[in-house]
Amino acid sequence: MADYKIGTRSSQLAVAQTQAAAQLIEALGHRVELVTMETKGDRVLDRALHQVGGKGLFTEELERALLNDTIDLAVHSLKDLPTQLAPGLEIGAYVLPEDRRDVVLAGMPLSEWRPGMAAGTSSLRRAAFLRHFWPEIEVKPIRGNLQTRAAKWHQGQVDGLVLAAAGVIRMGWENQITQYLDPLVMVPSPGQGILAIEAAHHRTDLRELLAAINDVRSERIAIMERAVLDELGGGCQVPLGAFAEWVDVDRLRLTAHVASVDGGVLLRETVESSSREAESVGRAVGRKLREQGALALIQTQEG
Ligand SMILES: NCc1[nH]cc(CCC(=O)O)c1CC(=O)O
Repeated sequence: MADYKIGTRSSQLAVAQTQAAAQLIEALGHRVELVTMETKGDRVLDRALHQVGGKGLFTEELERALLNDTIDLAVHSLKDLPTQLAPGLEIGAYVLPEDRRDVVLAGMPLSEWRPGMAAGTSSLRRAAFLRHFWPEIEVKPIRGNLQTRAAKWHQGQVDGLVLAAAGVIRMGWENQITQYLDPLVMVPSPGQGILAIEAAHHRTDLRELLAAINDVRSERIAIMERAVLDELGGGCQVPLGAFAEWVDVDRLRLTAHVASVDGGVLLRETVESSSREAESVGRAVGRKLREQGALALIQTQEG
């Protein structure tokens, strides 16, 4: 009998991530069992992610299982979690930060692409930032798990892919990475590269375990980046990049970009602060982006 049941999406990436998180718990002397579940985000593959819509597209089934104690913990890519979790749930630990940048998988770096070459991405944020910074490159929306996207590239449907380094590395595909994009230009998604362990609020028996594996420095970063997102509506389908990095033992620098989907407009904010103020400073940046018109940009995209 396992001590803890850990829920995960069934994709290869999700399972790899969950196994890595499970090892942290096993290292403390506990036995764990993985429970795989398919989510709506995995099933609906014929529409772009922002069209499938709804918060928690990749998380709903797991959250229900947490609430009724079918599983004890669920592991998610933090960036797939909305800022407002379903009632009764919380992020108990932030773990295993991986490279937080976006990467290009292609024959050559973006600067060498010829006009009209096509980059495949499933992310509204990547599409908008690509259009802004590399307007001569064509952006093709593509869906599916990482294997499916890689297959579409290998079949020549696109000339390359733009993905999260973290996912590519966790799949063991590091040797396919052509280029790491500058996170101050192609600003990553809030929480990208960090894993979140979600638990039900009523499971006070798990608090000690979660505190023991929590990575406090990742937690600070996550709180700051997600505060920006929360001020802008909180969903995962906002063309927002928010990236916090340590610039001193207790200081964080936050960079945030919001773009229109056509790439025509790009709003930017950068700020440095004590890590203790991560949340309030993140919120202030979110409000500044709103004052610059971020919500109008975001709303145009839904039509
Ligand atoms: N939206 C899918 C998703 N969710 C998390 C990752 C990568 C891993 C991470 O960011 O932690 C990916 C793939 C991608 O964006 O390329």
